[in-house]
Amino acid sequence: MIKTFEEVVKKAETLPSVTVAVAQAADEDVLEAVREAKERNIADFLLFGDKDTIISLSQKVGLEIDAAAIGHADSDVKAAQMAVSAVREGKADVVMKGMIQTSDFLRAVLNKEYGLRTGKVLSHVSTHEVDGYDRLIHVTDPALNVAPTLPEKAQIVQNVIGYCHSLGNQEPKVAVLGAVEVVNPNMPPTLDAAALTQMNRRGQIKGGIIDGPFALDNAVSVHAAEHKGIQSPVAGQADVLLVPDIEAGNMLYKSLVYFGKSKVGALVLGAAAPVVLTSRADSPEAKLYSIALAVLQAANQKRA
Ligand SMILES: CCCC(=O)SCCNC(=O)CCNC(=O)[C@H](O)C(C)(C)COP(=O)(O)OP(=O)(O)OC[C@H]1O[C@@H](n2cnc3c(N)ncnc32)[C@H](O)[C@@H]1OP(=O)(O)O
Repeated sequence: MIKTFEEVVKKAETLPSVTVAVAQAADEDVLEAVREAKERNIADFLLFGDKDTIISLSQKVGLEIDAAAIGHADSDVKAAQMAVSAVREGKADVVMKGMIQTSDFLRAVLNKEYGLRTGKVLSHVSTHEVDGYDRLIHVTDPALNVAPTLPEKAQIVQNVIGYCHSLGNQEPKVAVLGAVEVVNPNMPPTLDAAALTQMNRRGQIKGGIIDGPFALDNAVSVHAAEHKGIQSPVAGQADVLLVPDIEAGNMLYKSLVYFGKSKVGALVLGAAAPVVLTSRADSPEAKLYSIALAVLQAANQKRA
């Protein structure tokens, strides 16, 4: 099982290189990540956005890029359409969000004509390497589904379980988070947690162990779980944190990055091809890790 981002990148280096289509690449941090990914031989790129700006920023960050690999787009929305279409037409294997608003980018991914829908619920996952935690921890969904229903949560969990398998974790432990670790009818996320746990026990969600509700402390700290007398194979050693809604997830993602100083990478799951989706403010390193995660996902999707 892969436990660090360095292992993710090392694994990506051994897999067939993929072509990544970047939606709005005119950004120094994005282009730095592109340069690093090219140097480590994990991906080639098609860049969409303002051509002159992409060329001048590429020179600034020391990226050598063939002019033929740049597609001029005069707006963010157009850049997203061109990048997603490149994947749909088989010219690229992965699409990546560059310097563009998440919702504009996602609308292109979800577009009925040229997008990457599969009939499944698409969901976002952020993966964190946190000092002092003995494994990568995955938060879902911090960026796409605003207020998922129970059936949507079931699909979000199934997506993340497949993702964990691509990282060599064949039986991921999924903690369904709430504010407390008991079912409370006044707290709807705890009811969903109980239902998801039972759906897993009955084989309606497969490939991992789901339990909940958990408060965050007893999902990630054995000490906290023992202190509260919680007995569960997931308690204190969760691989996945399923959050109730986008607000909780987004705040957890950004708390881990800004307060916890975690390394991070992030993808959209469930689409016809891997989708890299980080925050615009995330570092070039985070964008590189996300590209490497997408390479592993692409290999996994080819095998399936
Ligand atoms: C963490 C890193 C970066 C960040 O911080 S991101 C910041 C927070 N994130 C965001 O702002 C994006 C949050 N999500 C959204 O704004 C919206 O859900 C999104 C993706 C833009 C779509 O919203 P709208 O454009 O209003 O469209 P809509 O809801 O009417 O849906 C249009 C069609 O797409 C479908 N759809 C929406 N979400 C889906 C999903 N998860 N999986 C599969 N299909 C989905 C939806 O069913 C609809 O289909 P149809 O047209 O009715 O056939």
